[in-house]
Amino acid sequence: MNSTPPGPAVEVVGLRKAYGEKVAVADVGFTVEHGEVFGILGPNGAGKTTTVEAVAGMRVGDAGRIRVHGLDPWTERDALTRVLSIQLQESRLQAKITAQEAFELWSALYDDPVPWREVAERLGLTEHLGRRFGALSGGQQQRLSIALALVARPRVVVLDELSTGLDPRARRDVWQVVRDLRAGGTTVLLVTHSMEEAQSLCDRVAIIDRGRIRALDTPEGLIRAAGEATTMTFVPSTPIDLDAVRDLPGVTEVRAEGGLVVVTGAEDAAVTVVTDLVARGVVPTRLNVTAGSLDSAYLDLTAAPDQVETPA
Ligand SMILES: Nc1ncnc2c1ncn2[C@@H]1O[C@H](COP(=O)(O)OP(=O)(O)OP(=O)(O)O)[C@@H](O)[C@H]1O
Repeated sequence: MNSTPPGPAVEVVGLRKAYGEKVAVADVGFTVEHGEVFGILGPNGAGKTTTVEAVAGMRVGDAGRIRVHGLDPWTERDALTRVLSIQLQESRLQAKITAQEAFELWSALYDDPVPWREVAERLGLTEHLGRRFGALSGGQQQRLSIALALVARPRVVVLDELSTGLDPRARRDVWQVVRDLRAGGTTVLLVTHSMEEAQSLCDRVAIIDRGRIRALDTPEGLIRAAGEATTMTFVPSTPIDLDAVRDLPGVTEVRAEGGLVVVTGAEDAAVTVVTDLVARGVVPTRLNVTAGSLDSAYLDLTAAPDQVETPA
């Protein structure tokens, strides 16, 4: 068991899903390789949860085709549960069930569960095992929902807003859990609003907006495509000709802010600028170089909220 089937871990082709007049997913397609951490980013209402819940067999699309380890989640739901787990959405557990009872119940559902106490420990839940779900804090409920998804020893795990509402330590712990999953060969589909999370955890990221994929690449690729990836600031030891800096290869913008010179450009422009300055006998003091982030790529590729797509 648990052998890796041929083909990708997850394949989504031409997914479409409308709720009445509202088109939640207009046309989404992507492929996730085995062992990949694949991020899905996008504004509120973009269709992210609809997409991953369709992958998990919880919603059936109006059109399109999905395969998870070769299984059709819309018609082979039972077989799918042996391969894929999805983090429970809030309030899917009864308020009166204790964390321990939930772990025991979940473990009983699977043939080869991970020893649940290990999972509870990794997610900082050991001391809360006797507490009822309804009495756990939002962050503890969130961690329990992630932990329960892992008990099944899934080959593919879907985490929807993994770290929303978690304190910084808990967030660090769940990030480590994702890295461990990846190291163990588990495929992760990660819906997130955090650029930092996407940049630090994901091999590739799809940016979804208004039901369509607007970009799909590695975080670095998206940043590069957004341009102006790197910003450098410095105070020149003697006055400099800003136009000469602007003409250097890779530089897209140069401006002076008080005594500070701000240069934006391609990743290697910083080295070019420093080399050029030094050749002219100018020392760039208080030098600061900041690599680009996913933020600019995301903002370029997504529209303001509330712009709705009418049904085709
Ligand atoms: N069961 C439903 N009935 C009607 N409309 C729905 C339903 N589920 C989602 N929608 C609508 O479909 C659109 C996409 O919703 P979805 O939850 O997939 O977005 P999302 O990208 O996950 O958003 P968020 O970041 O806010 O969680 C939204 O406009 C939402 O209001």
